[in-house]
Amino acid sequence: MYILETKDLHYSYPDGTEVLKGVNFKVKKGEMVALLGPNGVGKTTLFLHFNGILRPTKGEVLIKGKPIKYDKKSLLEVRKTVGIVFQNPDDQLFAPTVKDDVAFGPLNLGLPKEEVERRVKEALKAVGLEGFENKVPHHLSGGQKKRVAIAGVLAMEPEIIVLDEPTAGLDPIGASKIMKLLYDLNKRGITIIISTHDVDLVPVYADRVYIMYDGKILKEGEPREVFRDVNTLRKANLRLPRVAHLLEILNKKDHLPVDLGFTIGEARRILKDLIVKN
Ligand SMILES: Nc1ncnc2c1ncn2[C@@H]1O[C@H](COP(=O)(O)OP(=O)(O)OP(=O)(O)O)[C@@H](O)[C@H]1O
Repeated sequence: MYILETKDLHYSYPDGTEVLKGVNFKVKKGEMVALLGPNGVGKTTLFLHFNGILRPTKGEVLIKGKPIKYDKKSLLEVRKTVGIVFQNPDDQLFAPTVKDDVAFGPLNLGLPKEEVERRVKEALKAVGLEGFENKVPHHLSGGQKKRVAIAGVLAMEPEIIVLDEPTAGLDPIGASKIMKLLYDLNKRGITIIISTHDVDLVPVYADRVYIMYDGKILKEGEPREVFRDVNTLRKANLRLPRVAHLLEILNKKDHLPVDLGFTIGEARRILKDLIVKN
């Protein structure tokens, strides 16, 4: 059974824009899954279906095998299980202090004050923002805001966290730190789904990759498998990860059939072996 699944999902916006044209997307418990695709292909639109913010025109979304129902009570349950971090933290942060922002969700669940305080403390610790409790969210840097938004979702203690382009707008170190944080949360058992354009970070962290194109899933598989399919990547306006690009040049232009893998770590191991052997 999948923890999250969409079956033949279709969605058109009220103005008639047809965005999703039969998306089948499956995530197993404990996985870290990345969704890639060109701008405007519908990644955000798909994610907004995962906790019932949008309702499919056709098809369904299943959480732990059960189709989402769209009454108030069922939606509350779904939102306890699936937390969404939006692309722009300014869409998510609105309280006067970081502490109040992170506490908002748990307070809305009607949890006792002590439990809310425990959750806020733990969530801020998990994202490395202890000591930021009384800061004004809008005065924080982009990376810090992103962390507060993640803490707000973590405080709901969801089983699945969906993040729309979590590294967008961050400097390379900030992007790596966010990915490392997501990796650590994933290792703690939280299922993570991200959308991203960052093909260099994806192969390092994702267990599985989906590529979306023209309202459908064009390809899915392990990063190694997907990043070998150069034609599909190019069709979806994506480039190869840097290491894979070097590999492609070595193979095609220099006729050196060397396999460097897809990440710096893999390339390092393989190159070290080659150097030691020679
Ligand atoms: N409220 C809306 N009404 C009408 N059309 C919309 C609405 N929101 C989004 N769209 C359209 O739906 C399509 C998909 O948008 P979406 O934001 O889901 O794409 P995306 O893959 O997340 O893009 P990006 O990578 O740029 O963030 C786009 O053509 C967009 O213009």
